[in-house]
Amino acid sequence: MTEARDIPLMFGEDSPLLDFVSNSDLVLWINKMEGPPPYKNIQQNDFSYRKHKKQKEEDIAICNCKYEANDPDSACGERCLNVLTSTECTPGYCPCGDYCKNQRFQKCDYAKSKLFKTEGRGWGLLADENIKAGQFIIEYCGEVISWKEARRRSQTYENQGVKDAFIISLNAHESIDATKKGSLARFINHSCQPNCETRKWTVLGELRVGIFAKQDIPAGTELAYDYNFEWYGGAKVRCLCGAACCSGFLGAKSRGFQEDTYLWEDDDARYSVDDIPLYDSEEDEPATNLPKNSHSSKHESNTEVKHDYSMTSGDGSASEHYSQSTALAVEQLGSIKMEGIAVNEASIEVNEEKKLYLQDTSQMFAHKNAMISRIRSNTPCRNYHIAPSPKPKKRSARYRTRRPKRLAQKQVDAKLVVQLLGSKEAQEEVFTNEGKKKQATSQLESLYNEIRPAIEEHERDSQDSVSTSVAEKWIEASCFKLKAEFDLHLSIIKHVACSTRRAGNRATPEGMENEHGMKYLTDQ
Ligand SMILES: C[S@@+](CC[C@H](N)C(=O)[O-])C[C@H]1O[C@@H](n2cnc3c(N)ncnc32)[C@H](O)[C@@H]1O
Repeated sequence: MTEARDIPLMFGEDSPLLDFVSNSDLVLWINKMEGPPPYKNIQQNDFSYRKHKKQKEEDIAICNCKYEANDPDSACGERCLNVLTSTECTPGYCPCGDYCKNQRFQKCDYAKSKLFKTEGRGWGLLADENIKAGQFIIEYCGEVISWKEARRRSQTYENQGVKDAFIISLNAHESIDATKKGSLARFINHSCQPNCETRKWTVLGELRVGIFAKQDIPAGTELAYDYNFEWYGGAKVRCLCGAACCSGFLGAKSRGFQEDTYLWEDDDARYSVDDIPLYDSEEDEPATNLPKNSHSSKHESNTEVKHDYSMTSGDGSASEHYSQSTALAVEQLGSIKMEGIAVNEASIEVNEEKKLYLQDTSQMFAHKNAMISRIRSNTPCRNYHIAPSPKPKKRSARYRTRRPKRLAQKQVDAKLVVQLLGSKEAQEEVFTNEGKKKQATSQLESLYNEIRPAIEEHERDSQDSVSTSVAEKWIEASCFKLKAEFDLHLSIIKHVACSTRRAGNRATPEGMENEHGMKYLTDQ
C-alpha cells in the first residue's frame, strides 16, 4: 500500500487519487488523512445518463485564423471567430492545426491549483501559480443529468446527510452533478465578491462549464465564484464568504433555490438557524409591535457575521421573534370570541373552518413572501431576506438528515364558507373577493409564463440578475395577488366571526350572478 505521507495533497492530471473510488487503499488513506469525502476525479463530463451529442460535420464551426510564427495571437487568439462565440475549434478542422490555442477544455489546459482546508467552509481550492484576468482555470466536470434527475439527486443527497452541494446548472434542461465524479473545480467555494466566474463554452457540440479568472489572481489566493445562478442545493446554507456585500445565503438568487428549502440543524455554523438576521433594514420589518432586535435590523459587517453565526442560543433572535409573531397572530384570531353565535353544531363547523383558514393563511403568506424575497434579493450586495415563515422546529437527532414533509397548500373553499355566513352582503363580499383573487392568480400565472424565458435566458447565459423591470413587474403582480388573498381571507374571518345566524336563515340572492360571473349559493 502506498504510504499516506508520500501522497501530496494536490490533484493534477497524474493525481494518485485518479479513480480512487475503486481503489480501497486510497479510500482508506483519505479517511485516515481526513481528506475530502471520496469522489472520482474526472477531466471530462460523464455521459452515462445520456449519450454525448454527435457533432455533424455541417455544424462544425471553422474559423479563418492563419498561424503566423511571428504573431502568437494569430493561432486562434482573441480575434478568432470561434473564441468570440465561446466555441472551441474542432481538431482536424482548425486551419491552425496543432498551433490552435482554442482547445483549452479539450486539452485540459488548466491553471495550477491545490486543495486546502478552509475555516468553516470545508475544502477549498487555491491558485498555485499567478493567474491572469480572463484565464481559463479549470473545467467544472461532473455527470451531465437532467433537471428532474438533479432535483431527485439533490433530495437524495440531503436525505443521506450530504451537506456540500455539487450540482450546478448547465442549461435550461440539464445540470452537472460533481458529487460522485468531478474535477478539482468541485472544491471551489462561493464568494459574494468572487475572483472567478463560470462561463459556458460549446465544445464538440456540447456545452461545458469553465471557471475563468475575473481578475489577476496571485498564487496562494483562494479561488471562488458566485454560486448564485448555479446553485442547486436544497438546504439553505449560511454564506461565510466574509465579503462586505455578502448576500447571506449560498445561491439565494438561483433558480434551483427552492422555496421549501430548510436549514440543516447541527453544530455547523453554516447551517445554524439561530441568530439569523431576517431584515437588513428597519423598513423591511413587518409591522408588529414586537420588540426590535438589534441583530435583525442592521446589515452586519463580515466579522460580526462570523461572530454571530457561531452563537447557538436562539433567545431573542430575529427569527425567534418572527416565528413568535406568526404564532401569536394565529392564536389571537383563533380565540376570537364567538359572541352571538348560536351554540349548536354550527359553531363547531365555524371553528373548524376558521382553523382551516388560519392554517391556510399562514402557509400561504409564508410561501408567497418567500417568492418575493427571492426576487428582491436580486439586487446585489444585500442580505437575503428569509420569508417570514415560522422558524423551523429543531429536529431530533434521529431525523436530523430528513427533510420535513412539505405541507400541501390548502385552498379556502368559498362555497363552504358562505354556507356559514348569515347575510347576503357577507356572501357577496366573500365571492367578490374570491373573484378578485382568482383574477390576480391568473394574471400572475400568465405574467410568469411571459417572463419565464427571460428569467431562464438570464440565468443560463449570464451572471446578471433578472432585469429590474421584470422583477418589479413580478413583485407588483405578487403583491396584488397577496392583497387579493388577504382581502378574501379577511372578509371570511370578519363574517364568520361576526355571523349571528346560521346559514339556513340567510337571505340568498337567488339566481343572481356577481360581476365575476359567479352564481351565489342558493338554499338547497
Ligand atoms: C461545491 S462545494 C465546495 C467544496 C466544499 N467546501 C467541500 O468541502 O467539498 C459547495 C459546498 O461548500 C460549502 N461552501 C461553499 N462556499 C461557501 C461559503 N461561502 N460559505 C459557507 N459554505 C460554503 C457549502 O457547504 C456548499 O454546499
